[in-house]
Amino acid sequence: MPYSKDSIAKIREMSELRDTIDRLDSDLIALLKLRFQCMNAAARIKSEKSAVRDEKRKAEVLENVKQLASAAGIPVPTMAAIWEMLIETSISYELEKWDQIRGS
Ligand SMILES: C=C(O[C@@H]1C=C(C(=O)O)C=C[C@H]1O)C(=O)O
Repeated sequence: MPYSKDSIAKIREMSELRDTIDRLDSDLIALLKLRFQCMNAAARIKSEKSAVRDEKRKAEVLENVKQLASAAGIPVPTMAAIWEMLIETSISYELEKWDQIRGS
């Protein structure tokens, strides 16, 4: 069964709630997999290795996430900390891919 804000509000049993949480986690991982595929593409597109880390873009992504978290009513500092880790992990992953693609 698909989930939504309304369907979650109607749940009365922890077992059903946990099934929903597990499904959400599975969907979040699938989305994160796609985000990492974007890092593969970025590594392919960027001709200079020095372009992999882009601090200006990192600041922009963090600002977007803080605004989205605020609008969603979820904890902004925690989301910012999660994204800080996600972006740093993405940069490391992209650097690895950059080397792999060029056999260096
Ligand atoms: C994907 C990029 O490469 C890096 C990864 C980023 C991210 O995870 O959002 C942001 C900035 C870059 O340092 C990009 O430049 O957009």
